[in-house]
Amino acid sequence: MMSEHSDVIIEVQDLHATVEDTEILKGVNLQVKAGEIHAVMGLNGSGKSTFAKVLAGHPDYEVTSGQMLFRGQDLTAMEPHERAATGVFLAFQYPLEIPGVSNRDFLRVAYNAHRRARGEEEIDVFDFDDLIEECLDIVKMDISFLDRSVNEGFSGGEKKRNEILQMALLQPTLAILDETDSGLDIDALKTVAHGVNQLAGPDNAMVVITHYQRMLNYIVPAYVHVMADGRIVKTGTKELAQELESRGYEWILQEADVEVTA
Ligand SMILES: Nc1ncnc2c1ncn2[C@@H]1O[C@H](COP(=O)(O)OP(=O)(O)OP(=O)(O)O)[C@@H](O)[C@H]1O
Repeated sequence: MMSEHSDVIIEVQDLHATVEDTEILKGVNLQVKAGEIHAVMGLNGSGKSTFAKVLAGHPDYEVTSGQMLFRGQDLTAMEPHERAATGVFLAFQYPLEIPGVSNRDFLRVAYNAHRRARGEEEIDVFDFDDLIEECLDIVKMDISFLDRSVNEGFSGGEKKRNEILQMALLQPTLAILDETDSGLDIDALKTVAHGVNQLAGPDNAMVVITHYQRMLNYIVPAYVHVMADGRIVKTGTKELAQELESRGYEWILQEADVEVTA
């Protein structure tokens, strides 16, 4: 049925990827539809961050087979900046610091680059300031952060908020949040989750990589996936995250017949 296909934001089929000739992703399958939030969980080293980076087009990773279709468009053939411009956003586990570049300038340049890529006119400094203030409100971030260098000297929680600020500004169609909860105190976690919930809508989708069930008390996913040894080996609803919290991962690994050596 046409309508069934048209609301698929990302379709990953049997995706294999290597880093320095070592295969890390060994056949990932995932379909995310518009309006859905998916959580990806799994043991350390199972390939979650690799999956996020491969989606975003990190140059260290090579896709050796399989497909990533973003609204039917093959991402593999696209450069990272083209993926970003078409609406794929990755919030990093460890956001980069850019000394000497103010957060305000960085965000304005990024925003205008997206507009240009969409064939829209750039907006001027004044309109940008109005827009960014609305976004600051969503993440409850103080305006003074705009005049500091990008992420320089930001605390872990402030960096994460800054990532959500970028997301609020760029309004991606697919947002991938990699361990956005790591190092967040409970108030910052709630603020980030609130930002994510405010930005989640019927026309976009989010993939949230997390270790903690507690994040999913605030961001309610439609599906929870468990990754092991470079594949998604189990999919459930939010109750699966609660089960993982109490039972750990061993039973899933046994069920999926996955050996973990690390
Ligand atoms: N650049 C690289 N060079 C060599 N090995 C790598 C590289 N990047 C990732 N790997 C390996 O790939 C595997 C998967 O790593 P990845 O970071 O994707 O796991 P993860 O599930 O996100 O783990 P964590 O929960 O600890 O963040 C690990 O064994 C890691 O050492």
